[in-house]
Amino acid sequence: MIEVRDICIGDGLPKVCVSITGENRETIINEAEGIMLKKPDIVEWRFDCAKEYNYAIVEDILMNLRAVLRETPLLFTFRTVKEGGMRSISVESYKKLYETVASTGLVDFIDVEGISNGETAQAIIKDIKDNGVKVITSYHDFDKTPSKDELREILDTLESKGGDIVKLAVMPHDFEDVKNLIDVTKEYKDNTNKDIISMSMSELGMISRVCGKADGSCVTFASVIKASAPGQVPIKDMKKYLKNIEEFDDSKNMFLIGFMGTGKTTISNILGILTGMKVYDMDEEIVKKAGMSINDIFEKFGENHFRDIETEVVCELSKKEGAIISCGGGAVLRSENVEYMKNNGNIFLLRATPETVYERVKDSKDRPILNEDMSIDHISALMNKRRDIYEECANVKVDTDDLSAFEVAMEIIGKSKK
Ligand SMILES: Nc1ncnc2c1ncn2[C@@H]1O[C@H](COP(=O)(O)OP(=O)(O)O)[C@@H](O)[C@H]1O
Ligand SMILES: O=C(O)C1=C[C@@H](OP(=O)(O)O)[C@@H](O)[C@H](O)C1
Ligand SMILES: [Mg+2]
Repeated sequence: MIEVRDICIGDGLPKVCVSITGENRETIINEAEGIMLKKPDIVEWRFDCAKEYNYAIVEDILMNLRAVLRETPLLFTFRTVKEGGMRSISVESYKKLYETVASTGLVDFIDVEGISNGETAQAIIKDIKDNGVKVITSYHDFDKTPSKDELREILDTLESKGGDIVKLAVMPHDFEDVKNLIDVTKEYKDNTNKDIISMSMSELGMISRVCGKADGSCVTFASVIKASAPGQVPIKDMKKYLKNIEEFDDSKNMFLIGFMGTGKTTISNILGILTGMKVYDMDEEIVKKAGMSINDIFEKFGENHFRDIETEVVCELSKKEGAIISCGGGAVLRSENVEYMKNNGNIFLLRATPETVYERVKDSKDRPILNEDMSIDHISALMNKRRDIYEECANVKVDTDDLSAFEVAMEIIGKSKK
């Protein structure tokens, strides 16, 4: 936990930081004024985005920024091209720049690239800290997400340089990469209790920017005018998301129901990451119980047998406490299943049009009910038969057609207050 001015980083909600990316004195100050209207917790000046560059100008701009920011902490960063920034700089000039900035007494934090600066990083950090300024020791990879073991090693190296907070920003190629970053962040926070900031960039990684309550990441970067890195969420949305997560009721079971392809499995997994609640997928439990795939159960024993196992699983999973349960699309067809759900939690219905469902499931062969006739007409006919049952038992309903999976999950969280 770090106290700076009026804020306590690492305590309570993740703090929201917005970056100034202006190119000259005027745009930098104007941007700062615009950003302050949105009440960020921290402001970062990305000095590498500025075109003018001599020490006298830097100090003059810092003085002006300080006046605009009042008691809001200021983070000073020169992001090098090597780590996704706008300008290159020699290690010697970087060290000199940071020493000069630290000695002005006008900034609260400085971001030091812990790995690109090699052996010199330690000396740079020591000097900054001797001036009473806190250090974020960072590592950025705009191309990929290193493996979990590599991420752990990077964190050890960053920590060994002697800063106050470590920061990891990496690019995911698939959702597994996003989960790896979140897992390693949580593990680091749980094992060391030291402060960490982490983010998986791009739209794919958006979830990592709002899940600080679950994984321990203590600062998140949001945008006001222009994003300073891919995947940043506008500050207004970010504040709403963080508040909704804070007020979310994780004490009751959540049953996600809806037609095939409405996103029950996907959204349940995202909700699990955002809330830290345990997730169960009925279909997965059925496969475990039967020792064979859903297609094989249907083929060998017929739908009725599948529905019998499904009822056993609904009964078992209803006994969980504070769990997210992703139901199969037909799990509400038996009224006794609905009773189990109603008596043991809240029911969330995901809706989608037949066209959307078709687009989402057309290439999958895992749903025996659709396998014989994968068409919008068939989906539409089956959906019409089931619609009333879905609509009658749900406590909360979400139309998913125009929302990303992340947005669906955030909407559910917003509708599940304590
Ligand atoms: N809101 C969404 N937007 C876009 N694609 C989605 C959305 N929700 C789910 N998907 C995609 O649709 C497919 C089916 O999702 P899945 O979670 O398996 O649905 P269900 O469990 O309801 O059958 C998956 O490929 C998933 O990535
Ligand atoms: O709607 C249904 O009858 C079914 C939905 C499937 O689950 P998803 O809705 O998760 O695809 C699975 O349980 C089985 O193929 C039957
Ligand atoms: Mg599913």
